[in-house]
Amino acid sequence: MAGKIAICTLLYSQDYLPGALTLAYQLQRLLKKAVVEFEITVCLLVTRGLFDGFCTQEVTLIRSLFKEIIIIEPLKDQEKCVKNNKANLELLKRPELSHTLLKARLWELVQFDKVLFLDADTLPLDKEFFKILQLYPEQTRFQIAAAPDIGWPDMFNTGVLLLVPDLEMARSLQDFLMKTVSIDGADQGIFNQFFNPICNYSKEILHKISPLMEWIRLPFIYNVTMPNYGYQSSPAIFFFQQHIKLIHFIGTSKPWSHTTIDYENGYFQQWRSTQCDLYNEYHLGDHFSHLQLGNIETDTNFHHESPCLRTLLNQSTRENKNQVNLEVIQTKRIVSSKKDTAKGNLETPISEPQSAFKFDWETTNYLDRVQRAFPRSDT
Ligand SMILES: O=c1ccn([C@@H]2O[C@H](COP(=O)(O)OP(=O)(O)O[C@H]3O[C@H](CO)[C@@H](O)[C@H](O)[C@H]3O)[C@@H](O)[C@H]2O)c(=O)[nH]1
Ligand SMILES: [Mn+2]
Repeated sequence: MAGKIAICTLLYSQDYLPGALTLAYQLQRLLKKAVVEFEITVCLLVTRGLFDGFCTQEVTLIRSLFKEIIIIEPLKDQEKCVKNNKANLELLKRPELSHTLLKARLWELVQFDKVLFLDADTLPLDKEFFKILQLYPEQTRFQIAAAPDIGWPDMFNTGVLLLVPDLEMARSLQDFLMKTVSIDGADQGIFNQFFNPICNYSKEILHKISPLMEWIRLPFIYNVTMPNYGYQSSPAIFFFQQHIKLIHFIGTSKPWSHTTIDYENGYFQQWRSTQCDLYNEYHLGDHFSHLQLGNIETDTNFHHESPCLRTLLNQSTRENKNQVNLEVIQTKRIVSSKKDTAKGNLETPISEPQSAFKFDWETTNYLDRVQRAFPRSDT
């Protein structure tokens, strides 16, 4: 059983900082409530250039939310690799994701027994989330634990990953990604090509490293991606709602971005309210409410620039402790939840289970069943 665990996120551009900070804040908050048998370190993997550009206040805030800041250097021949992947990344229409390949550095964190990686756009919902750490006590360095991707469920999503750090694996993976074009031009494609036999029909590559290479499955409730097209409104969301442990805001519309149009999505609101708590607790000023949270209801006046943390921190003084105006948000929520009911919208998280079914998650051996459905294919 792993003792020292790192919970890490990645940051290589300023615009994802609100995501990383809110995630760290939520993790700290939940860790205080959870009884965890492991020694957990919440870490930020950040590129040197970005970190050097942060002002003192930003660094102070980051330091108070993350226990460890790990500065990462580019991978060997990274730019060449990004160039090779360019065409596939264009298919995804997300050029900004080219540097997600840096997640390959996670296997270098050998000071930890296990690493739980979370994208900066994820939000664990409650302390039950940490049960993820108990799912695979015998996980080997050849295995990666991840949930199926909603866009192609035979592949895994790389926003939530459990892995065992190992320098040899880090080197093999980094060599592999220099030599291979990624399916999506980014980390998700290449990690699947490396670990997931379905992406390597010849098995040649996998077997060269080890026949034990394997994707092991995390239940979807540990990485419920949003938006998820038709799935979101299906009866499954009713059935599983009370078990969802983490929401992952995939795509270009992040809860902190000013292009977000999904104001009525309860999970987006939950993210915003978590960010709001962070700003209140750290006295980051009431400017935030105007910049980020105003006009949740109507999108017409919402085209402010996303708030610059630097400005907010500069404006924030100890005297200026006005609480962010939560009332506005709450009123809006009531209005929108009334609307949701009228529309039969199932997306707003609710405290009471709505499902007519009773699903005994704890005593149902879900993982066993999944593993039986997807047996290891090392023949
Ligand atoms: O400009 C950027 C972009 C990304 N990131 C970091 O990289 C992660 C991945 O980017 P994200 O926007 O979250 O990607 P997704 O929309 O979630 O897209 C999918 O595809 C990506 C590329 O394969 C994978 O990294 C994701 O896990 C997968 O969910 C972010 O969360 C951040 O931690 C940055 O720091 N700056
Ligand atoms: Mn993501």
